Amino acid sequence: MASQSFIEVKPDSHFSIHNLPYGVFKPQPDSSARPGVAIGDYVLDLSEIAKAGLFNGPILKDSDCFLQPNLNKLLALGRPAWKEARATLQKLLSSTEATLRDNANLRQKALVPLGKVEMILPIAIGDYTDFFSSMHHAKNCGTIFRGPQNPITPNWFHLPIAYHGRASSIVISGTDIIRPSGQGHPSGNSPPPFGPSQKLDFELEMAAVVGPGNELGKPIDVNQAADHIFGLVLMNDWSARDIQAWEYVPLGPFLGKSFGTTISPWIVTLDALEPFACDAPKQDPHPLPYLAEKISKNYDISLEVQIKPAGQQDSCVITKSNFKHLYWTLTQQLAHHTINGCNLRPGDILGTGTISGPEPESLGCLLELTWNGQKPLSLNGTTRKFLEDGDEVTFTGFCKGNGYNVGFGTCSGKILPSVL
Ligand SMILES: O=C(O)/C=C/C(=O)CC(=O)CC(=O)O
Ligand SMILES: [Ca+2]
Ligand SMILES: [Mg+2]
Repeated sequence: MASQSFIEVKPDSHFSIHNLPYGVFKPQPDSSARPGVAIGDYVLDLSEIAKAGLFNGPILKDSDCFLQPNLNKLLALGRPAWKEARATLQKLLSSTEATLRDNANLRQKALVPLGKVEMILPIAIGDYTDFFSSMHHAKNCGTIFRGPQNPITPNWFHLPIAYHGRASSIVISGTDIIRPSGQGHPSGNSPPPFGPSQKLDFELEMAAVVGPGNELGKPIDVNQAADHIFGLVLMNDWSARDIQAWEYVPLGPFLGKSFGTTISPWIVTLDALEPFACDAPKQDPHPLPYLAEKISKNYDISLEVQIKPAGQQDSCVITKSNFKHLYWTLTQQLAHHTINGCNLRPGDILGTGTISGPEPESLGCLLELTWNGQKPLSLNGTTRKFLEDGDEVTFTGFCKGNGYNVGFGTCSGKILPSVL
């Protein structure tokens, strides 16, 4: 495999030739959207590469999947096509390959500085499901809401719990989030209070982007589930804890979470993440046969959350976690989702749930970090129980290779005041 690109990639860049994450961008505000991969400080415009006839492998040579305004068509083609595209692009960008390196005209058309482009949602998302797969997160939430006796409900160890999220309000990193209003828990015999959420939170998550998916009525085997996952993005499942706490019994989260969910623009493929695969935690009790997989895999992805309050220059790191802490794997989540025959479609996304680690410094939301507002966090000379207007929350995630990174860039959003 090519180990170096003719394009300069700085040592701290997330976008080495080992990564090549997929996004969709507009080179100019009035241009059409097209797919690209990030390399160093550039985006390689895949529509130009396709038009130049350089996707010349057997699967992709006559495909128009790179001439689309989203990646859904590529997702539907499945892993053999994804592997072919990766091999083509790694070769094309390598320092020893002349085709693009020595073609000034094509380089001019196909390589666009990252700082100049507008990134847009890379997929048309039909459905969005959010799991609850970190045991540390489940235990902390349960302790906060139900006490320390039996914080984790008995079903949690037998199945990856989830709720159906709202696809229409998924936005790309950089989109402002308006503070939602809603009902809160009443005290005594009073009617429920109504107003702007007083407990606005982030949730540090990642999400799997679904590839080919399955026909209605035909479950996906857990050992084949990885072939249905194109890659991962960072995801912030913004959550209004006061709205959620009142509404979620007995059917689960609704308006406390559906006002906005932010994803990062770059999808890092499972192929790029493979060198960072690690064993998932041992599961006790053993899962039922349909969830028992031959290889139970996580990925070593370092995650970090920063908050920048309004008017301040600097962000403050408030937590550091890692994807490897998840108890239920991506493949178990996907297999469980389809075991009743439910069909997944290309471009669906499956959130992991908040990724909290075991240490107090590795908790994935303010609900846990401040213990439901009881222990304010200090940041840059001020404090936070929950998010305030003007706060900008930024996630980063990356895998550290030997002399290179495979990273996700950032996933950020700023809180605007309520409109009510
Ligand atoms: O355990 C509970 O009753 C509540 C759990 C949560 O509130 C966690 C949550 O918001 C689910 C999620 O990760 O989206
Ligand atoms: Ca969530
Ligand atoms: Mg959400």
